[in-house]
Amino acid sequence: MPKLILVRHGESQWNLENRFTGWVDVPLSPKGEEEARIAGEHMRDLPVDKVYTSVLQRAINTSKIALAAAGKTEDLPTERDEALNERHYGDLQGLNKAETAEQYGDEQVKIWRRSYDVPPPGEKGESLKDTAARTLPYFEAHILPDIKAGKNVLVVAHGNSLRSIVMALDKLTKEQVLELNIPTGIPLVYDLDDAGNVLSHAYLFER
Ligand SMILES: O=C(O)[C@H](O)COP(=O)(O)O
Repeated sequence: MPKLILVRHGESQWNLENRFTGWVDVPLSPKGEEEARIAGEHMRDLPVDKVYTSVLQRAINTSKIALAAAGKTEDLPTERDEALNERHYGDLQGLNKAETAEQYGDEQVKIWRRSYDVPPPGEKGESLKDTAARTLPYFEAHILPDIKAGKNVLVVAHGNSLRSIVMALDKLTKEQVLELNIPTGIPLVYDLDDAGNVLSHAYLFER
């Protein structure tokens, strides 16, 4: 029974500073590195045959730190792709989330952050729906075939790129996805059948 392990990167420097990050390539904070290590320690007994990450350093370094802490070999087959990047936050990138909420109101900021189909302002800004339009085809073309081949797959990515994947796996509605928040550095483990259907899923530990 193959496993799919989804991990949101550890706390980044801009998570710490409460800034919209999106595609900006910020490093992990010291706490984020520690979260990655703890995630890895909990993964010691989980098999991993293949690793997927975004191209952003906070996801790449989370996977490296976690795999080392899990005692896995350094040369696991790995694919990195922009398709797994965080949603692009458009003109919000770099702004402080609390200050933006003061300026535009909590409700508007919640819509930008959590709604399914409202993109943040700016030409490049992606809604969750836009994000899913790149994560899900990638998932189906790359990750699903590995699962169907019986491989245990680790995906280290981002709050919203993972929300789009979880929405599809758990068949969440647009309303349900509004309340979905994925914590940093806590592996979410899916048991799948050989056709890629979800049998069960659970976080590996609670913080
Ligand atoms: O890009 C960001 O700012 C964060 O990684 C995720 O942000 P969110 O919690 O606003 O979705």
